[in-house]
Amino acid sequence: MTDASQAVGDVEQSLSAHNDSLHEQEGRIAREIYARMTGVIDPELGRSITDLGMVTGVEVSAHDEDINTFDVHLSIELTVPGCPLSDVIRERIEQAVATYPDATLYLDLHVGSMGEEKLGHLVAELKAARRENPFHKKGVKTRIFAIASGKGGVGKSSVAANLAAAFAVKGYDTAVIDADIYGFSMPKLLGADSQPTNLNGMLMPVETWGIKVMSIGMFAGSDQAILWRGPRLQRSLEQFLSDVWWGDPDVLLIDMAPGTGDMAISVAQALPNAELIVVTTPQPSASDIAVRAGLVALQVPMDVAGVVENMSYFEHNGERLHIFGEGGGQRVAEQLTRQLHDKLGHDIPLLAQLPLETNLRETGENGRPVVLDADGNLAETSLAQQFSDMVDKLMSMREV
Ligand SMILES: Nc1ncnc2c1ncn2[C@@H]1O[C@H](COP(=O)(O)OP(=O)(O)OP(=O)(O)O)[C@@H](O)[C@H]1O
Repeated sequence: MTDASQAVGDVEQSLSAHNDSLHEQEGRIAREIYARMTGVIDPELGRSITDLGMVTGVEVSAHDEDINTFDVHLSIELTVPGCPLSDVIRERIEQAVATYPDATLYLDLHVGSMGEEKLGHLVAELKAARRENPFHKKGVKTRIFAIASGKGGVGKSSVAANLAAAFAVKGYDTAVIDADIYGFSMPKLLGADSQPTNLNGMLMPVETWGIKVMSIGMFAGSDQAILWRGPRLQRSLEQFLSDVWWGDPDVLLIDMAPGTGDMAISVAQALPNAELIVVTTPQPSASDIAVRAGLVALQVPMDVAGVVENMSYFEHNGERLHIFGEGGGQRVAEQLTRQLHDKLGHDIPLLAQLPLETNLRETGENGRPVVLDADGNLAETSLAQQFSDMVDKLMSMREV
């Protein structure tokens, strides 16, 4: 091969590699834009536009590859032509595209309306869902707290279990959904060892310490587990909400899977009134990711009630030892306030700083939340008092 033909070959190869990577980039942006659309909620129906089948096409092509700009051709179908809230949807889409971090995107939005058949299916599905999920409507009296953490092991489930027990012992009708479907721990922490009763397809939650509890862990090993362990998180959560008879609780706590994305979107879709409680430990590695877990509220319509710092200190001979460092909870609260204040209209408070206590782990492992004494009353400990205060803070928030 001559030098010249070698050079041409090299150029061709590098051009084709370049085209490939450009093509990949376009594909990746298209997928990421679609993922962002899952966070765009139809204001009337309270569900994501992807879930409603409104997004019918996303195509991305390079606008000017040298300056990292792309055209995004997005097609959506509204339920009703010229629907009065279409401007809101349009704005939400524009916002989701405009805040894309890795490139400048020019949006070309095509707005159409659904054909009769598709609309018919959607309406039938919505009617069924509305009948079944009692928490979906705006204005339901139940306060819904979704307990989140960026990473595992920070004590999210322990906080959820003790908070639930504190609510219940203070007289609130309390329900808990263990939505951490792959790492369920609520049945153990709350000592809920029986199986839910099945009444003609409607499941009755297990009651323990005055709390109604439902967890995939209650089905482990049974045939139902396979049914419930559906491939999609969203579907599992919907089942917890719609196939279980919850009555009309004052408070519903959701122990979410650790992480920063999908779970919160599913919760926001299924429970538009949910408020996030972010659990962190004091060290930066946990608090940084906890901030990200809280910032999901920028993407989905979800309030953030506050931050709980767990494992803040260990009390030894009257002295507080900061084993995992200091300041993580405060940092998360401040950063979330900075970024969410305008959207949510309030500061994000640090709700509590909870100590490391061997007791918390030990009683938890034996199925009793540590805030309760053996008779099921509020324990006379400062930790129980902290949870009780947290309940008061949370319940006073909506009155303001
Ligand atoms: N304040 C605390 N003092 C002592 N032990 C604690 C405390 N908080 C949690 N633990 C213990 O730490 C371990 C992890 O807690 P937990 O399961 O509640 O965390 P998690 O964030 O829900 O984890 P995952 O998401 O992985 O389920 C448990 O053994 C629990 O008993």
